[in-house]
Amino acid sequence: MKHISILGASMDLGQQRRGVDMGPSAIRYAGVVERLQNLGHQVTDLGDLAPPLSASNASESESLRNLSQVVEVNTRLAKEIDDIIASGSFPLTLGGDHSIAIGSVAGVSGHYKNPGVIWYDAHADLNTSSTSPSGNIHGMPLAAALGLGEEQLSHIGGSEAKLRPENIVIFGARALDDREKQLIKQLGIKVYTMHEIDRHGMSAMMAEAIAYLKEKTDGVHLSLDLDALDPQHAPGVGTPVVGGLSYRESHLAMEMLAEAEIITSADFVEVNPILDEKNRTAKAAVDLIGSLFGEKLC
Ligand SMILES: NC(=[NH2+])NCCC[C@H](N)C(=O)O
Ligand SMILES: [Mn+2]
Ligand SMILES: [Mn+2]
Repeated sequence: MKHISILGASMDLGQQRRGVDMGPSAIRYAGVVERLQNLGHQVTDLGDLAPPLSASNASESESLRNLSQVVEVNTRLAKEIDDIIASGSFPLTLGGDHSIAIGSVAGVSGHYKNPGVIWYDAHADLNTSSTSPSGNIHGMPLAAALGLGEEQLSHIGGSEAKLRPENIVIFGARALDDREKQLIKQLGIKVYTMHEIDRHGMSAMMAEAIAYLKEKTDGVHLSLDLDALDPQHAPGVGTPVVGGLSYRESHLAMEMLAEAEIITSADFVEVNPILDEKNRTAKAAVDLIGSLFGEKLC
């Protein structure tokens, strides 16, 4: 039995398609609280973080869209996550676009000597304002956690880097920008692209990733972007990429993580109900959350 604190981070300013701020509601309607309670966990739903204070962003740069609002919300999120862990509870953050992982990772990192992360995503989210093709901050959270790019982002929750490159595993990648590929090589970040997963199978690759992180880290944050899944299984995302992980593979991944007992915090992000079909993507998120917290088929 775990004590789990659910926190909605209803942020949509890290990218340009409206609607992803409704992700937390959609995941709640898909029954996340009941699902976790039925598994015997104690669940507190803390509701949603308050929206950003500043509304206007007209003067802000196109290489960092809506910077001040993203900074403001993530600063509050980092503090909330920090408090949740300090109280002995497991923080489960519901996005919102992936920019909210800047705050969740910042809030987590101070609690561990060697915090690690599994970035379950079609993308690497390793851009900075100088490499980003879009200026969308949801493509930058992993770079910010490494201490790279705009300091207003990387200094949220403290000026130190929140993650070491060797404690990061990217899983499901298939849409990396050239500069992200360079950075991955330069820093030696472990990446399981769709190529490795197709070639050797989810079971072997996830087992390897788990063994790798178990050796290096004392706490692992799972940051699961629903676009890691193939759009067939998770159509309600803002940046879908074909050729993704299946529903079944993702279930197996969550079951293996549950069995390994390495995940100490998590976020499920990028569910956009406006782009979804009958809440399928939110339902997939809840199914995966069930498996991550110990649900078994028999
Ligand atoms: N969290 C995401 N869905 N990120 C998509 C990022 C796409 C692209 N690499 C960019 O930086 O704009
Ligand atoms: Mn993505
Ligand atoms: Mn992402």
